[in-house]
Amino acid sequence: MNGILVQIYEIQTRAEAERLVALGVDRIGSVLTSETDWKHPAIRETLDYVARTPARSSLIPLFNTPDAVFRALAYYRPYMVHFCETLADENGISGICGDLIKLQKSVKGKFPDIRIMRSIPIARPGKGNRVPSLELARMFEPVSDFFLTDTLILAESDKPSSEQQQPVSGFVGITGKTCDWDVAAALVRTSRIPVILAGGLGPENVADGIARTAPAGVDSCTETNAVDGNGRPIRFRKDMEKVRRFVAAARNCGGGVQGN
Ligand SMILES: O=C(O)c1ccccc1NCC(=O)[C@H](O)[C@H](O)COP(=O)(O)O
Repeated sequence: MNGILVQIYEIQTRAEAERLVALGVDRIGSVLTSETDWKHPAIRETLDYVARTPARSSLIPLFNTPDAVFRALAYYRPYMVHFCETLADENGISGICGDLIKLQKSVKGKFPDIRIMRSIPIARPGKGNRVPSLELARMFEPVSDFFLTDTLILAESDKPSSEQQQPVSGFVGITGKTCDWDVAAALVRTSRIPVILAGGLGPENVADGIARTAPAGVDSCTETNAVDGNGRPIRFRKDMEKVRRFVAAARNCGGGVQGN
């Protein structure tokens, strides 16, 4: 048994959050998919419910216009806001990073009680050196409370940019694929803030991921989702048995360190 944090996305209803709390999940993540259609009483009810339990909420806005982010944080009041922009590709660091660092600083100023998680893009195994993940971490560390590793799909040479290769264009995540764990381990070793390992984790590989990278926590979305008749993950619907096995595997692997 260890003190590793277990975080599960994407939870949009109180009913699913109740089941995750009962399974011992520490962090329950919800997502706002649209800047214009951002106000969802059912999602707020989910976060309000989580606030009354030992678990903590995390909220991803899939937009970054400052006023829209501030409006959403004032309405939902999450324990943590989680930013997931791609930040880089094989051509280097994106020009948007300066504005995103400014945004995170403003969030810290306006909402000092809300923690900030920043996803750090890491390429697929064996390709980690093609993305400046550790450099990005150094840039964002002063304005972040947690990092989350996530898998960046690089573009093949004849395809449009990496940004457009992600499941949600411009954002890193929900690929169902692992990242380069050597880079994730280097991030854990060199980071002053806790690192959550994510990207393609499920009940079968989470113990390996912990053993290889020694993170403060682990995160899962795709590999703990329910699947359709063709075996494809269904977004926004969890398979509670997979979540139960994920929590058990993470807790019993003997690795990990205590985060907060
Ligand atoms: O959850 C989303 O809708 C989302 C969309 C775009 C970028 C990131 C997003 N979620 C980020 C998460 O933290 C997921 O839990 C993470 O990507 C996990 O990856 P995976 O287990 O491979 O789905």
